[in-house]
Amino acid sequence: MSTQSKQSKPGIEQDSQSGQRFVYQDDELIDKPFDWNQLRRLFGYMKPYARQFLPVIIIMMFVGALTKLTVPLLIKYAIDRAITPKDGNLLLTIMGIMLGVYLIQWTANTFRIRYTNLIGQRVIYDLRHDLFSHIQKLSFRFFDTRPAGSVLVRVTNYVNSLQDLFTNGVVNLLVDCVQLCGIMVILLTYNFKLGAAIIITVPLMFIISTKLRLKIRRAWQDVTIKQSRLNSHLNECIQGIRVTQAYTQEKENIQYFENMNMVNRLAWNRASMLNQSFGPIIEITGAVGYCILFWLGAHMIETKEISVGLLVAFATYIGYFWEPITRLGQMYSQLLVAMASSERIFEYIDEKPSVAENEDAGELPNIVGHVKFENLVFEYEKGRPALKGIHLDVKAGQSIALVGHTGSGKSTIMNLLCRFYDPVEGRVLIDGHDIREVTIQSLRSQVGIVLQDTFIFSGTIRDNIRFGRLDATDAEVEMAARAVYAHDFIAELPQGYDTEVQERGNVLSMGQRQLISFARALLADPRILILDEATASIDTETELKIQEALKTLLAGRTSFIVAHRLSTIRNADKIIVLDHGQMMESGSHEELMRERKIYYGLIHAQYKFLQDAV
Ligand SMILES: Nc1ncnc2c1ncn2[C@@H]1O[C@H](COP(=O)(O)OP(=O)(O)OP(=O)(O)O)[C@@H](O)[C@H]1O
Repeated sequence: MSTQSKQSKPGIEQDSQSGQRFVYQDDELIDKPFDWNQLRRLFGYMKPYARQFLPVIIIMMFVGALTKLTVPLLIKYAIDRAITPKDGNLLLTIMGIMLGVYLIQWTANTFRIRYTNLIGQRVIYDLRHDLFSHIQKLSFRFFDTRPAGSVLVRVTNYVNSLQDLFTNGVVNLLVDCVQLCGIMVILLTYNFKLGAAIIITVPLMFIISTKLRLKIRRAWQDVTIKQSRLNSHLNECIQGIRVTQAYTQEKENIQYFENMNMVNRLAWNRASMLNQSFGPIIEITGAVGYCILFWLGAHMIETKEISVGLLVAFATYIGYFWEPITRLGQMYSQLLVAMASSERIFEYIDEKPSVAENEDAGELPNIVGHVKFENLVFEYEKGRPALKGIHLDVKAGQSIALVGHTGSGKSTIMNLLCRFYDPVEGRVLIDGHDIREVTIQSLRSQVGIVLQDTFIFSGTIRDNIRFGRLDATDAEVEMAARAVYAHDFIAELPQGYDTEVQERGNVLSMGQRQLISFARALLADPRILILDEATASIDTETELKIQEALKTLLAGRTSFIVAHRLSTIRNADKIIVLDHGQMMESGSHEELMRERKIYYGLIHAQYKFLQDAV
């Protein structure tokens, strides 16, 4: 299978033909001993509901198990006391009792299943809630290193795979244990010799099942890894469908997906075949038990040690006896799947945000917007510095333009100002407060950002603008939209501000999306505003309008504009030129043009490009 072919690094899967396309970081294969602590932690999720539901479940479980155990005894009495001596009345009475016993059993089971489902659903709900809310708090660094699909799969599939364990597994385990113990006690009490002879086959089953356990466990882990990879690929393909179609790569994508799908199917087949082999193997061991029973039992009937009724009852018990053992075997693999899934879920829940809030972090008071970068050094990956000692003092209300070649570190400085990452060395001060010493919420609520990749959420246009400040009135939303010249195009939409836009705003043009994110940022009314390449996809006419709007709106705010286009940066109070993470020049447009260095070169190149284009 081509997709299985190369493993360049442990845990990394590459496409075999292209070598480079679609490289996925796999979840490591978990091969640790059974982790009781983790199991305890998982079951800790049942704790809040234990008091409310467990007593009923346990009572119902005992009632169900005990009524089931009485049936073979009733059969024994029916054979020995009613059928053999031909006592019709007694037989009818026993039948009546049996019917009653079945009714009680059915009622107990119904309630038990209902309450177990209630607990199970709540546990799954809580677990998913914990996982999702924790992921929301994780830092950019976490998402830098993981494909979105593999994060998705943990919140959906891995949590779902615990459903069986909590809705059936746990209680079935208890029911089976009670039933198993009950049968053993009855067998040994009614006839120790015959009972012991049957029970002796149990170790045989355990030896066989232990051998299978390891294989089953590994096979299920393999399935979860393959599924995660499939999800990552699927997510990427859907997100990138436009590029795929533009470059007519659909065939290659389908082929690659087919391979992955096949690998996934094979992994499932293998795991489920191993799983299914568990039952028949136990049944064969069960057959050994029947052989012992009938061989020894027939002999004991002859010597009058036991009655025919007891032999039939024992045979029925053997049926009951192997059933829970089979289920326990299945339960074990269910538990292993759950362990593999929960290990991955807890791995995320335990992940500490790399940008953590100090325990004694205070609120950042209302700021005026004085920003100071002190010797900022930063690297995304060890040994590859993205910023090398940035010093910058920005007075409140100043507008700063950051320019430089692509990859020179402009966005990185802004990432540090918003505290999406922490610097390796140096610090960022706002009004004299080190931003690592204030709460993240109080910092980010005063720093507005319009990212290069403007994100539009599913919902109405109004909701999307209101994302900047949830308590803004409709009038305020409209005012912000008017200020950035977004109102006109919104008003032309069929439902105006109430027009529904789907995820990522697919029905809007790039420029329209940017205008909406402008309005969003303005509504938030931050003292510091960051515009990251925000004007790149707006036509010249709109851009001129926006320049005008921004002039009034930025008045009194500290602003950082990351842009390549001359018109955007010309009006800035100060222009900072970056190169390979270093600050090379700083000054006004005129000053830097006089210096005739990097900035001069950049502007010159842009003019030349524009002239050539005309
Ligand atoms: N998430 C990331 N993980 C690893 N490296 C990164 C990451 N983001 C940026 N880099 C690297 O850091 C350096 C600076 O990137 P940055 O995004 O700050 O550049 P930029 O000047 O904003 O570029 P552009 O003008 O193209 O947006 C680049 O070498 C880039 O490859």
